Amino acid sequence: MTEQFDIAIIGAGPGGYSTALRAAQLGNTVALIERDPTPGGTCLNRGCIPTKTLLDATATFDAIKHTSTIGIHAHTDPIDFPALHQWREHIVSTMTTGLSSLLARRGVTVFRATAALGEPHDPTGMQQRAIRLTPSPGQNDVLRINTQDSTPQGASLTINAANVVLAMGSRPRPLPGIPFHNAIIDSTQALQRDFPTSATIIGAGAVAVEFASIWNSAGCNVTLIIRKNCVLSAWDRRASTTLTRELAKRGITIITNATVTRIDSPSPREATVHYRTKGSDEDQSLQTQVVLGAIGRDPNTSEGWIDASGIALDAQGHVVTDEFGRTSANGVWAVGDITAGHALAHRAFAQGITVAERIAGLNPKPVDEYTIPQVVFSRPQAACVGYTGAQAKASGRFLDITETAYPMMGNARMLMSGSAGAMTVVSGEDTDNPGTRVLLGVHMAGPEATELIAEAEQLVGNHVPLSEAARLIHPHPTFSEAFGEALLKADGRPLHTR
Ligand SMILES: Cc1cc2nc3c(=O)[nH]c(=O)nc-3n(C[C@H](O)[C@H](O)[C@H](O)COP(=O)(O)OP(=O)(O)OC[C@H]3O[C@@H](n4cnc5c(N)ncnc54)[C@H](O)[C@@H]3O)c2cc1C
Ligand SMILES: NC(=O)c1ccc[n+]([C@@H]2O[C@H](COP(=O)([O-])OP(=O)(O)OC[C@H]3O[C@@H](n4cnc5c(N)ncnc54)[C@H](O)[C@@H]3O)[C@@H](O)[C@H]2O)c1
Repeated sequence: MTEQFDIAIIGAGPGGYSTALRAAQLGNTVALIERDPTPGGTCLNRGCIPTKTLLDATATFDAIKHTSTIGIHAHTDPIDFPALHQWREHIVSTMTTGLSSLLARRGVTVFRATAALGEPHDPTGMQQRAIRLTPSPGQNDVLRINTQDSTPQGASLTINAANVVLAMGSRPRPLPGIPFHNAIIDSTQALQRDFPTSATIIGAGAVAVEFASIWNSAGCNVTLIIRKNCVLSAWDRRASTTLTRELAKRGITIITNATVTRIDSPSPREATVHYRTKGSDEDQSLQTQVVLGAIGRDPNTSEGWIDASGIALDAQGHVVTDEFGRTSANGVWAVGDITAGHALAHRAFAQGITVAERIAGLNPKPVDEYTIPQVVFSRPQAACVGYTGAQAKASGRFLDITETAYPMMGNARMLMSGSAGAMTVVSGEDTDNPGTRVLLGVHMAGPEATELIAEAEQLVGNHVPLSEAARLIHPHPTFSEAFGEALLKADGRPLHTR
């Protein structure tokens, strides 16, 4: 059986579903094909949403344990893991059910199936692509999903579409030479299991520090093994060193400049990690209940049909696209984690909207990779947008680049939070527009950083002159005031700081 659509999208994560929603809004017939039981991809099912549910819950637990400094002597029982697990599942299923209804209301046809792209052919005089649907793992039929139920469509189904959008996302990268097995787990498994009493995390990116914070807040003994001397090492130096110091202050052991050489894991609840630190020629080892490998993710582009379709990939396996998401194959587009760049849900949303509008013949601006905010929901949080000082210099695009450090402890709310923080504002003049100083980047570590970064993103993204940005009034006493004060300082007229 063959069905005809204007656009077929493979993968219903943030990249795929945002493309589908916008394309349907623009009047296209859209097929969205997902092999998982629920839409939402990594983000809703095993990424952004479940991790933030656990971060919020364990932060509450941690806060209760530390109230005595403010005169509240509270006590709590250990975390009821089955109840927390149920809460996490409730949040995830509410979100995925809501997404299913939204897709149905927009008129998107959702299939539960595994999709593979076929050769271009031309049944109607237009350039067409065939997409072959086969049952998802564990299923006998391709399923057409309606809000309430699903209808079997047989063991295979072919879809024809003039435009195909690849949105297959990514999967956890195993440690080099050490496959995930027994106690060596990835982030998806880490979400499903109960909290360990001891955990070793390898990696220093978002997954590593978010899980370190979840488990640390829950009372687990956490060790981070990192290759450099701080977490988020590609970030602004002050933000990354502040976060590293704060994690250590909360009791997380951080083994720096270390490489893992071997891991023995005889059972799902025990492992010995062997590692070597820089300058030493001897391995050291530690015993742990669980080892989380958090060294990045690989794009889902290793299936044979990608190669056969002639779609160009880069050395890391990411689909190569132009700035509007067009791949090297005619009528084939790509969005989200399968493209090179920050693997973030909000980037995938923006790419999806852009591709849908481009296919519809509108004239959207390309997604500006430099103004995509990065957010890490560790305790404390970290967030940034735009250039670091070093990146601004290396770009060769700006004159008189200045990094302004704002002392966060000058902010009353920071003081009350009991956490330290860092904020750096990078400004400079565009070589095309000398004489006007603009904001180039903002980098933060501290409570509420993931919310505060939204204002910085508006200013950096819109190239607002620094003097204009510094005029904006911030409510008192708030965390956001720290950003207002940092802008005033960068503009050469600090108020509550030197
Ligand atoms: C633990 C964790 C926490 C995260 N937290 C955040 C966060 O707080 N904020 C943030 O912005 N980002 C976060 N991310 C990253 C975010 O989840 C991803 O950037 C985002 O999900 C990428 O969207 P995507 O649509 O490209 O891919 P995905 O969400 O991975 O979706 C791809 C979908 O395609 C499907 N698929 C693949 N191949 C096929 C096929 N052949 N046929 C049918 N279906 C197929 C997959 O089943 C999957 O559902 C987190 C990631 C992880 C792992
Ligand atoms: N809050 C968020 O937005 C959020 C949360 C979680 C994940 N994510 C996204 O998911 C993706 C995956 O996250 P991640 O933290 O796994 O990857 P990442 O790319 O952010 O960090 C990987 C870390 O592993 C280190 N590393 C790489 N190879 C290593 C090796 N062989 N040995 C030891 N360390 C090694 C790197 O130096 C880096 O610190 C990221 O792109 C991230 O943006 C985002």
